[in-house]
Amino acid sequence: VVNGVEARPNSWPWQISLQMYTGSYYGHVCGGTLIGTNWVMTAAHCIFGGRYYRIVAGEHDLSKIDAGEQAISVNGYFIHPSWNGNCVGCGYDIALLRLSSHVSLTDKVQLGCMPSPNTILPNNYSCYITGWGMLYTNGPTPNTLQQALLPVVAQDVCSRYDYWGQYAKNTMVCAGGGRTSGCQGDSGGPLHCRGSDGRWYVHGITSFVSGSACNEAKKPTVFTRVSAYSSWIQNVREHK
Ligand SMILES: CC(C)C[C@H](NC(=O)C(F)(F)F)C(=O)N[N@@+](C)(CC(=O)Nc1ccc(C(C)C)cc1)Cc1ccccc1
Repeated sequence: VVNGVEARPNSWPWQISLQMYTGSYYGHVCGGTLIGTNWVMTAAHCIFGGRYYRIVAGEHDLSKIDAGEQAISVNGYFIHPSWNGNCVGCGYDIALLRLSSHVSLTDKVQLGCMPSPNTILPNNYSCYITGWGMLYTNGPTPNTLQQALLPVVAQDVCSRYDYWGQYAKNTMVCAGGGRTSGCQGDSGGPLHCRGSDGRWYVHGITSFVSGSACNEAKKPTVFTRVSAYSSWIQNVREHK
């Protein structure tokens, strides 16, 4: 996250760290959202076949074992069937991970709320991005979870030629485009937006940023729009 601040520990208790086994240890590769006690939602581009993954819930500082952390292995993943790794601009950057056991819900580990199907947020709606990604383009990664306010950029603006043009599909949410943004390592993490009921809803899955600079002007961070995939998510979870 570029130009963010350290989050109050466990203030986004549905944020998880997706970690991949390197052969000798598990290293953070992406963010994710806990949507069921044994289900995590992340980006398809975070998943490489033939690797061992685990998630850590209740995580804050990656460099130490925080009290309340729960590390659970992934025993299955479901990548959207239309995902094409060579075309992140086509969308479908969503995957569901099934966990080998259920997390225990605590004050540090909670489920994220899912938006109603096809909910579209208005321009400038305030949302927050969180993650352990780079602090600036090609920069260092933090040990502690970062957060930044990212106002929504409506699709008609985001798809303008000087913004993302035709890469900004309506199955995506654009947010930011100023000094704050996501950056490498934030992939798969949540975009949190407050509902009128005061609850936080996960409207986005961090998908891509500009290849020239994470916080390039007029290149908002682009998220998979969760509300566009409600039925797919439901079908996978019910395993129809
Ligand atoms: C793997 C790609 C497809 C998605 C990857 N996503 C992220 O890093 C995320 F933002 F989610 F945290 C990304 O943006 N990767 N970059 C490598 C940028 C990138 O590839 N972005 C991108 C943007 C648009 C498109 C399509 C829509 C033309 C493809 C790739 C990060 C970067 C940014 C600035 C400097 C160096 C590295």
